[in-house]
Parts: sequence; structure tokens; C-alpha cells
Amino acid sequence: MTGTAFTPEWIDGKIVNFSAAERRASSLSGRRSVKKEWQAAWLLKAITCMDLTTLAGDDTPGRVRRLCAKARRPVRGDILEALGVEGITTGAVCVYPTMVSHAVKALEGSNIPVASVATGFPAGLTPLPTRLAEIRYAVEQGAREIDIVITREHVLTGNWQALYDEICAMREACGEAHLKAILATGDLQTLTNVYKASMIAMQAGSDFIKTSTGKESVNATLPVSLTMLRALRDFKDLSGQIVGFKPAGGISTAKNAIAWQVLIKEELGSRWLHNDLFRIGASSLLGDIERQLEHHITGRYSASNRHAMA
Ligand SMILES: O=C[C@H](O)COP(=O)(O)O
Repeated sequence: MTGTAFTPEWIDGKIVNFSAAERRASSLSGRRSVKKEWQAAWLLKAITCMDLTTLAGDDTPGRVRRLCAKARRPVRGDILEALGVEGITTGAVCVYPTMVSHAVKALEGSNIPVASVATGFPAGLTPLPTRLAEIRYAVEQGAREIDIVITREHVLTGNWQALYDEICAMREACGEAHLKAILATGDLQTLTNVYKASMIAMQAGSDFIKTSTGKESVNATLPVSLTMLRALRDFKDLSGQIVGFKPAGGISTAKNAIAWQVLIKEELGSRWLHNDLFRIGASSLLGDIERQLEHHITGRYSASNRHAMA
């Protein structure tokens, strides 16, 4: 995305009311808002929007190949057949820069993009030239999406110009690759900071704003996500540009996956519920989704058997 000029007036004087965001977020419940028979469809959609992730110090090419095999066939064939679905894949896989080439090779012939974290993930405390070189390396290896981390200090000291300049440089280093700006919201102290950092990241040309690295002590939460979604809405109203959203970090249950989709549908509308504008970053969500889909079809069969025997 091209972004806009640095426009601090869009964040001046902005205060986000934490209790209001918390109240609104706590009134959301996937179970309440999504009818049982639609849950399977929501879970399948969550898979198509998932950045299937491994970001561990002991990652190996073998683990990355297994991850990519799962990205190509995220759900058992018998479950998909029972649901009448075919050809479903995850939205992307997400790995460290040195694992990109292995992922690209393992995904050859599919349309699944490889996303790479970069810029000194997760803390981002290496010199800027090193962080930019890391982006270029990941792109050269074949990454089509780059998940950058921001310098939290710029947010905590209110140095919005420095944050804007840094992300613009990263945007340029990405070239054609999409840039996802990880705000590490668990480090930003206030929802007002989350809102302002979101706005500046979008002004600097981020294609997505992402909640967390998965390594902070607090990762994706609904109040933080609500704040970021409101920033996405405001940015669209002010600039006419549409930016994507990626909650990530600690999202590991099917119920959670539905809650995030409900939040997005209610706040932004269905246009955002597609993998060009919505991703869930997760290393341990797919197993629960597969289990819930299996329960769904088993429950359906036992209900129809009970009916046939009645
Ligand atoms: O970007 C993705 C996150 O690092 C994944 O976090 P997670 O391992 O808590 O699912």
C-alpha cells in the first residue's frame, strides 16, 4: 500500500476509553452470535484466513516442511468430504527468514504465500540498517509478506514522526511484498497508544496491522483488537484506503477464532472477512478447529441416526 503523508492531526488529542472498549469486547461471544449450523462455515473460513505459523528457536527445515504440508491439507479428507468442501488451504505460512526458502520450496505449485517475520523479531532492537537488510534477505528468499516489528520506544516516547519514518523505510525495503506491521500491543501500555500506533503504521503504508508477536506477556486481546479495528475504520474514512487486520498470539481455540470473526463482521463488515484483509496468526489453533469440525460432523450424523430410528 502507498499510505499517506505523515498526518499527526489524525491522532492529536485522541483518547481511547479502556473501560468502554473492555465492556464492548466482553459482550462478544462467538457462541451467542453464531448459530450452531453456521459454526462449521466460520471455522472453515478461519482456516483460509490463517497464517499457519512456526516461530521457535528450534525450527528446522523438516518442521517447516511438515507445516507446509499441513497448510496445503489443513483438515482430514474425510471431514472435508462430509462437509462437502474441497481444495481448502490456509491463508499463508509464517516463518523466520532462514526458513523462507524451505517453505517456498515445500509450497511450490500452490498459491499459498510465505510470510516471514523480520526486523529483529520479536524485540526489534537491532540497528535499522540491519533490520532493513533482513527484510531484503527474506524477500530475496521468496517471502511475499513481511511481518515487521516496530520500535516500541517510539510509541512510548510519543515520537510519531520516528515511527512513521521507520515504517516507511521498511515499506520501501519490502518492494512488492506486503508489509504487516506488528505493533506488539502488550508493550504499548495504553489503548490510546495502540490507536495512535495503528494510525501511524497505516499512514506509513502498512498493508496489515497486527496485534502481537506471540512473544509478549500479553498478546491478542479483544479490547486491543477492537481499538485497532476502530483505527482501521477511521483510517478508511479519512484516507479512503483499506488496510487489513491480523490478530496473533495466544489464539488457540476454535471458539476464539469465531469470536474474532464476529468482532470484525460487527465492526467493519463482511468485506474484511476475506484473507486479503484478515489473517489470524497462530501456531496452535488448527488442531482445535479440526477437532471441532470433526465433532460437528459426528454430531450431525448421530442426530440424523436418532431421527431415522425414531
Ligand atoms: O504471528 C504469529 C504468532 O507468533 C503466533 O503466536 P502463537 O504461537 O501464540 O499462536
